[in-house]
Amino acid sequence: MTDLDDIFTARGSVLIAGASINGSTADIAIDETGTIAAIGEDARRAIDADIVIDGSDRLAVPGLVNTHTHAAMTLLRGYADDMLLQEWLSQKIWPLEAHLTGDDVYAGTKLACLEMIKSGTVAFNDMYFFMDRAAAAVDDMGMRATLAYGFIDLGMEEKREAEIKATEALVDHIRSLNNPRIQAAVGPHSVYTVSPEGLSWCAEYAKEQGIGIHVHLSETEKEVTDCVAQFGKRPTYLLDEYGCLTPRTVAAHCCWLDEAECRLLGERGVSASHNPASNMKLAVNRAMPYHWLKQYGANVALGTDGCSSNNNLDIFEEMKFAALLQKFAWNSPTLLPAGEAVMMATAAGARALGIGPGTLTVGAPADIVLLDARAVCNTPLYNPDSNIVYACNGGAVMTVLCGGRVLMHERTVPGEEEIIQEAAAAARSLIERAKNSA
Ligand SMILES: N[C@@H](CCSC[C@H]1O[C@@H](n2cnc3c(=O)[nH]cnc32)[C@H](O)[C@@H]1O)C(=O)O
Ligand SMILES: [Zn+2]
Repeated sequence: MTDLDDIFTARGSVLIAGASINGSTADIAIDETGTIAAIGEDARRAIDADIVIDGSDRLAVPGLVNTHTHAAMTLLRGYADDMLLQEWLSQKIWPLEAHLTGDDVYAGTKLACLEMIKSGTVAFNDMYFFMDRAAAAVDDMGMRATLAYGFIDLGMEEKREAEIKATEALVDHIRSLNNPRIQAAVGPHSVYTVSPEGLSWCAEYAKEQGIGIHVHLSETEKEVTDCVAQFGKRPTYLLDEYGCLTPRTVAAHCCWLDEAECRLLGERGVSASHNPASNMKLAVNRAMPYHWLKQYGANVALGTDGCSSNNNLDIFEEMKFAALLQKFAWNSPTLLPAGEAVMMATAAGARALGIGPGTLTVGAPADIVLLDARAVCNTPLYNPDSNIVYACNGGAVMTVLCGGRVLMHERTVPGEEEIIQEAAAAARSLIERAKNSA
């Protein structure tokens, strides 16, 4: 077995020896390109391993995907809780965000990456500002991410011009990084913060650049009633009218949808990001109609939302909240069984971001998580999906690989103390600056 220090610095092929995959024990071979080359009997012959990881007492599962975050909001964790969404945003969050700097976003995004890696997430879909600094954090941490500048014009032409420039600058910057793990998306925030002109620019630009769209959709009832009052149609139709619903669109929340809207999202091939913890915390008072979205073929994945409305980035918790909320809200104990919750966090998430199948199969990117099979939450282990969704949280994650690179091993992530200290210092100074200007 390779030593802990060498595991993080060595590059090349990786053998995970004797891990449990879907109930049977198998070796996993990962080649130098970070792709799963073989699983099972062929694995030892497939590569001449540079790194060997002991997989005994480990459950191997695909890396988890978080399809809706505002990563740097880790700095606002616990800053304002227990409020109405509109008041929370306009009275607390937006005034504090006005003082955020690029350095803050770098420190906050690094803390978010650390938190995600520690809970088994390898890829995330982020919408925020100073996204060039978020990209630097993702690059340093070795994760995958799709990064969008949160486009908000509030119906003002001058602001729209600025948001267009910021969006174009981010897309150019990400292209210049030439990092295969980092991609750009266009991020029209929502129908209540972006004008029709803004929405249609975002859709055109995404199409022209061949990139995805990341948008909030029908989070609250007020969003829907205001949209109907202003535009005479529900938010889904407004987004569709301006071209924002595509197979590369991730729509976060999707709570207040009727059946016809779910059918349209399915027809357009949209991915819906379910964020049950945030939705319950902000009391949006309606659970995403998962049954309709599933029936009409929308791709339903999971997200945490930002750390100010969750307040963590643990997708294990999100799997459990999703499975429980759906059952409770729609009065159906058979709705969203454990196996489907795992699929939402893995295969559906990977499809939403276009990063491979999100499965442990030959030819797939080696995005692999090893869980402690001997942990209390995994004892007994009748059905791994059940333990993963209902009993475990991210604390059961021992090792994380992204594209064949080891990001965490035996729960150690290189540099974690500094990341925590720097984020804590950034948060302190942010609050200080906001206080001094008030
Ligand atoms: N260009 C914008 C930045 C937008 S970033 C995305 C925004 O989404 C906000 N946000 C976070 N969580 C939610 C949510 O649940 N609903 C709506 N907006 C949210 C977040 O605080 C941030 O302001 C500007 O100049 O203000
Ligand atoms: Zn959000």
